[in-house]
Amino acid sequence: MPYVAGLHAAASAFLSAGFAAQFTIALVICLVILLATSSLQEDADDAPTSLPGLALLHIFPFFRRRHQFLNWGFSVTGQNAFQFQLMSNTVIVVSGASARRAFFYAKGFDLTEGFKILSGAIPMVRGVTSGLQTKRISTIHKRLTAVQKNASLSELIPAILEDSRRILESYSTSGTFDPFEKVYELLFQTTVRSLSSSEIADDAALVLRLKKLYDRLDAGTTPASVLAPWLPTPAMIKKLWATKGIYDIIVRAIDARERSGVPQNDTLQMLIDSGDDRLTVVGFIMGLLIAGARATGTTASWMITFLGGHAEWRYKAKAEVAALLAAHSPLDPATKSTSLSARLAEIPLESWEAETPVLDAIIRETLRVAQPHTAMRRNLGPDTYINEKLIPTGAYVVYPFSDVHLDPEIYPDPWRFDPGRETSKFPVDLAYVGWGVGKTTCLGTRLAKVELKLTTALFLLAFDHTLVDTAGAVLDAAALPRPNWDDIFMCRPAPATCLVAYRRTALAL
Ligand code: HEM
Repeated sequence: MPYVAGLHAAASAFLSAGFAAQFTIALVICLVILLATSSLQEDADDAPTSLPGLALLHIFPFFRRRHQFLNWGFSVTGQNAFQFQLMSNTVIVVSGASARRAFFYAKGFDLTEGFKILSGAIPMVRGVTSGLQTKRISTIHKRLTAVQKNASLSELIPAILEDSRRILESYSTSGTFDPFEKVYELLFQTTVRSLSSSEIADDAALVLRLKKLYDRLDAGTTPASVLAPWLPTPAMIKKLWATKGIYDIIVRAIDARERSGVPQNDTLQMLIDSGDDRLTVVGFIMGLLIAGARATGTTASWMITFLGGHAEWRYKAKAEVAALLAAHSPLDPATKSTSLSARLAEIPLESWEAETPVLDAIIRETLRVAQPHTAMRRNLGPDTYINEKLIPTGAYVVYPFSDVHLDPEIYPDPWRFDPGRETSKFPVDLAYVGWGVGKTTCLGTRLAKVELKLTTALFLLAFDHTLVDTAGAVLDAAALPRPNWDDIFMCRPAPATCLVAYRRTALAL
């Protein structure tokens, strides 16, 4: 009889709970029944094969072990398209060259809608970063283009280098650090500088607080908080508080600027001067800051990691930057005192963009091996077919970048970091998608590349570095940790599996 007693206890606990708790429990039970039974439905002939097992069991791995889960889906179905349920949403996963082209060029596939339900990776404030009208999104994109015009981007170069100098100056003359903490922090600062206001960027404590709030937001991104944001789970409440904290910081910066009436030479000023409404300005900073900082921070962390373990490429990159310096800012033999950051700032934007093939190859290869992106779309219609399988209107479609970037047929020994790989002879359509494709190509590419090149260049010339394990043993290329594609934010290996061991060079920062 213990079951009956247990049921009794549960029933009386349910009845004595308040309405909100009863409602939530009832809703959860309904969802469980719905999800448990949805996997029992038969697939139509032209529908992608459904994953076996209870739909409920697919939710957690999709959010927490995505790379393994998607690989398992392809292997267990033996198909190049399969589907599963996330709550009441049908998600179809596709693979292969023709699917890739169809996915990126389908007219009805919408990135914003797909991202909203499947990702949860940016703070959601209705009307500010979510539920935006097309007009507001296109205004935000237009302003992002303005930030990257030649004149604006050129003006950002000394500011980014000065931020980097200040942060790197705070390091000891030698020591170790976790690149996924310290390099990420550096890129967070340069992204705040590039996309928000000088008042925020100049206040190191405020930048740190902002970063912590975004970290808290990531921690609050759980399957429940993404799929059922109306459920008052602890994660959801955490996420809500973090979002409010970020929102307040940005609104305070706008208020202060408007009240002071003193214009500054920064992105916030450009947004205000463009006459955009407040929600657009907040949406621009709030959404792009994290999208930009996360992607550049992850990439820079991995670049420094890979270069630490690959001496050949580290020397090539150092030599490339040294040659640029020699050409654009030779040391005055009389004084020899100009700082590295000041000299790097004299290299014009065009040279950073057109005369750094080694850095370009390193960025490209880093994105191939260590960018765990899964592209997400919603089909807004009409119904369409990929790999001869129906993608109905309303369905969500995802394309994992690992499908192409880790394909051994295209990139032999795919986990090997090799910026010197032959890239011109691939017989495969869209063999590289690191910056996106077609109408959804990354709109922050120019800024991202400049940030990556400046921070890496300064670090490489100001420090000699290698990688070590926690016992201090040097890790060579073969011993480097493998990017963890299940970590959808940072591709970060297990904590402290490798550290950067560094020593300051004789050159002044
Ligand atoms: C290393 C850094 C970066 C990488 C690797 C990267 C990569 C990408 C990729 C692959 C996409 C397409 C996503 C898809 O098809 O699902 C994308 C889109 C986008 N990126 Fe980036 N990105 C980076 C930095 C940035 C920065 C710094 C910004 C803004 C300041 C930015 C803004 C955007 C925007 C707005 C889109 C959406 C474009 C659209 O809606 O059509 N990105 N990015």
